[in-house]
Amino acid sequence: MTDIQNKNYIIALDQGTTSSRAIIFDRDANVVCTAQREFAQHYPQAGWVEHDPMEIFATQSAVMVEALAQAGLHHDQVAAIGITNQRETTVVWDKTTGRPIYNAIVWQCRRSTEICQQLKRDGHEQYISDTTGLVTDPYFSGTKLKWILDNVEGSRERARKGELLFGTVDSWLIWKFTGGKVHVTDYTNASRTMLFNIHTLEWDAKMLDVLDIPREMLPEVKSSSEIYGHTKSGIAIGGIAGDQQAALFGQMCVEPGQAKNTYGTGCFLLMNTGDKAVKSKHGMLTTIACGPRGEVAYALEGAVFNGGSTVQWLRDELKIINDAHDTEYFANKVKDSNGVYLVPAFTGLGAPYWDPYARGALFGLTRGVRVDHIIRAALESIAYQTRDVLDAMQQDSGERLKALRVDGGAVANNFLMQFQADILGTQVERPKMRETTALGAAYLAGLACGFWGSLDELRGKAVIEREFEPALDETAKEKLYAGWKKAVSRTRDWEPHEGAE
Ligand SMILES: Nc1ncnc2c1ncn2[C@@H]1O[C@H](COP(=O)(O)OP(=O)(O)O)[C@@H](O)[C@H]1O
Ligand SMILES: O=P(O)(O)OC[C@H](O)CO
Repeated sequence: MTDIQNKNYIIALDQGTTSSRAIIFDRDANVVCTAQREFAQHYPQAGWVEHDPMEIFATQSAVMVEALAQAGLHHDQVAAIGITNQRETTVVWDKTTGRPIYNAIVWQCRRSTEICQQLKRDGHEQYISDTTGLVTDPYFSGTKLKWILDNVEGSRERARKGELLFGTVDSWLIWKFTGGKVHVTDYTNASRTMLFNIHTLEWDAKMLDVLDIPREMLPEVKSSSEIYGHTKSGIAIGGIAGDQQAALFGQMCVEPGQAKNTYGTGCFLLMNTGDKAVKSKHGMLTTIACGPRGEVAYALEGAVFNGGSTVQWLRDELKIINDAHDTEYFANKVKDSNGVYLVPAFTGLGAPYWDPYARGALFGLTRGVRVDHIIRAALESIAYQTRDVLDAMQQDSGERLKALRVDGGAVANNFLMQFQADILGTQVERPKMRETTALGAAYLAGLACGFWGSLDELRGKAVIEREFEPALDETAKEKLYAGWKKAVSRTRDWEPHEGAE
């Protein structure tokens, strides 16, 4: 093998909710090549979401090979791989056959709502918040894992005997890429499981006991930037981070007070709080992020479950657009949404409401409403949800953001970005480099293997491509937002459940 000086590339594998991507970066952190494949979403019941872990692995390996081939590179020229992933999504597989015992239960899936209600009835909510930094919601891996162990016959016993392994998508991919040699995760992903103590940085014995999860099946938890092992073709795997933490790192929000919002399937606003695990009073999560060298830092997070997925719904289920990009054209065709609000609570509501029983709805329909208004309302809903979260975060941190840094697939939409600035009354800064999630993973891997010496070498990369200035007057802004709040209130607690009125 050649040494690090002769290896001039890093590959980031960005395993997202809707697609697997591989992006090759050079020494100046420029994108050399990108390959991407979408994969199937499975909705076996209302509010349930699954992926096939084998398809996740197949698409992720395929795009890596494809990107190398397109760039005309050999794997010997790659210094390291950084992995970043959709978080919380839960995979359980057989250690011997390497086959999953059930589909991956996706972060958006609501099937473990009743398990969460039971945790609340048993008085564990405060403990969960204090220890794991999370709210008691089916979003997180722990109750999804319990569901699998409760529902796949014999699985708990097999897990106890060490025959089955659990992992979030990072663990699953690394185990597959290393031919079953390495079973690890990193602190950022572990902090999303509801099984991990974010203060002591250990799996939490009480949570394992409460959810009846055998410790034998859990991965070893490592830092986000170190060499974990090698692929079968010999490339070092040197970085792991949950995609939202990777984006925070890629945007170089490594100092306390720095924040970004990512507009992908969902929207995730994270603010670095340095070495302080700040406890939210307004529905934010406390989570683990990365400091300047990839070490443990903390962040406050506002997680919105349905952002870009609302646009996918217009495309795939309603079939009123052909492509996500078309939404900008249709939204601009009308001067406003004509009083229409779309609340995309398809999988309940995340921050700051945390209502697994909410369901989506369209409000304000009158005879003059056209498809253009509904499309516009869909985009506006993404911006309103971000306002909900930013308001809550600002109340928690006591600071007002001067500007919001953004990234993710949907920031290509100029209408959305302008409406976002308008409804926040805050400037929105869109970076030139949009692949910040992949970039964050690449940085973590590059720092681990000495490809880059420190983040300082790369600070020049954080260039703003466009600033969106708020242009709506205060009264109009607050009137629109009041309508949104009213619409949200009508979607709450929709699904029938124990304890409902
Ligand atoms: N021009 C656009 N306008 C609005 N939404 C968009 C646009 N382009 C992409 N999207 C949405 O962004 C999401 C894809 O972003 P991405 O960051 O790749 O997400 P993920 O990592 O969650 O798979 C999709 O949900 C898609 O509908
Ligand atoms: O796939 P994304 O980019 O929407 O991210 C999903 C989040 O990690 C879920 O917590």
